[in-house]
Order: sequence, then structure tokens, then C-alpha cells
Amino acid sequence: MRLDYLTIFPDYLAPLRLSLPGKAIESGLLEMHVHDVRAWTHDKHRTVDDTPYGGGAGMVMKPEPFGEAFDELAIDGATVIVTTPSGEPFTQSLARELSTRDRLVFLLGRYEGIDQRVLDHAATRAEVREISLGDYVLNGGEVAAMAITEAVVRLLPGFMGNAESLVEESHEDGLLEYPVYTKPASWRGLEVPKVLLSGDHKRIAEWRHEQAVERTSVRRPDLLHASQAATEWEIVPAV
Ligand SMILES: N#Cc1c(-c2ccc3ccn(Cc4ccccn4)c3c2)n[nH]c1N
Repeated sequence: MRLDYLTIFPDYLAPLRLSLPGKAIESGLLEMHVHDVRAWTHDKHRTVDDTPYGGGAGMVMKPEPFGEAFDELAIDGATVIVTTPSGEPFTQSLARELSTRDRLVFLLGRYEGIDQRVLDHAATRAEVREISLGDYVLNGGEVAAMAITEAVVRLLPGFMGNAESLVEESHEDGLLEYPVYTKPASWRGLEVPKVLLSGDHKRIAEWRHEQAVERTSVRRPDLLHASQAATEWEIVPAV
């Protein structure tokens, strides 16, 4: 998978190189290219923003630098991800869908956002997905891009050593994860649940499922209702 990021804060994404194991990049499983949008400006001040048509507060990111970047980077056929508070919610299911793509090109806005014509033009050349990290307002798209990147890349075949753990994770089966424990068996008067020390794998699996259902019903009843609704209507998830 190739990842491209168009941002005015390229250093913001530097930690991704730490969190995405270098071996994944060295092995060619992953290519990561971060681009400063100002590279495609031509004025002395390297201007990337201007006042909004129609008035209003703040500034809007100009279309020309993005257009020239699209041409030079040849984004045709890629999946363009625009992080924005007005996007579709980012979910594990969407992470799984994006992990099937060969190339993701992230457009990371600042100010009040990117001129809409950038997205409209991109849509004539690539798949465009406007994605929101959640219902709160950030100052730009970089944080969301890092979260989306980590959630997607870890699903790539061969990236995580133990593929089995991916299946048991929160949200993969529609439930939150069960509580986990490790040594010592007794710590500050707190004991590990005895069932986990029993060696009875069937009972352990049952206990873990019960814990996941209980945790989900308390913290995220919406996830339970969604799965119940799916069951009632026998919705067959897209494969
Ligand atoms: N994903 C995501 C986001 C963002 C996000 C993403 C990109 C930009 C580019 C500029 N801003 C500031 C801004 C503030 C107000 C209205 C519009 N834009 C962004 C915010 N906020 N919250 C999320 N879940």
C-alpha cells in the first residue's frame, strides 16, 4: 500500500514513521510519502489560503496548489481521503474497507477547510472519501489522518504478527473488548478472575464473551442495538 499526505505541517506526521514498524516500510509492504502543499505555491509568501467567497470568519485553502500536486503525484485511480468534521464517521468497518485499497492520498486541511472544488476535481480522477474522526472539532486534519492510518495499516496482511488477535479486538465482532489480565495473579489485594487460571478454554471463552457483552451494554448500547437490528432483519453484511 502507498500512502501520500498533502499537508502544510509535514513534521506533524513524523511520528507515523515511528509507529508504523520500519520493517513494514523496508519490506515494501508500505510506502509513505509526506508532501508540503507549499511546494506547489509560486509566490514569495508561499500562500496556501485566502478569504472565503460569501464572507465569514477564517480562511479557506486555495485550490491551485492541490491541483498541481494532484498532477505531479498522478493521483488517478487512488482513493483520496479528506479528513473533515463534516465527513462520514470513521469506524472499524471503514478501516477494513480502506485496507483493501492500493493507494490512499490524504488531503489534510487547516483553517476553515479546503476549497470544495479541490474535492470535486479529485472526484473526476479518483475515489474521494470525506471522513470524520468523531463529533468534536479539531484545528486540522493531521490528527485524524494519523488515527486513520494506524487503524488501516494494522489490518494489512502480514503487518501484525498475530493475525488472530485482530479478530478478537474491540469492534471487530461488534462488541467492546473484554478485560485483560497478566501476572502477578494477586496485586495490591486485587485478584485475577479464577476462571482465567482454570485452563478451561471453553469456560474462559464464555466468560470473556459475557464480559464483552456486559461492557458493551453499559458503555455502548448503540452497538448492541445495531447488531440486534441486523439479526432481526437478517442483514447479511457485505463480504
Ligand atoms: N477528521 C476530522 C475532524 C476535524 C477537522 C479535520 C480537518 C480540518 C481542516 C480544518 N479544520 C478546522 C475546522 C474547524 C471548524 C470547521 C471546519 N474546519 C479541520 C477539522 N475536526 N473534527 C474532526 N473529527
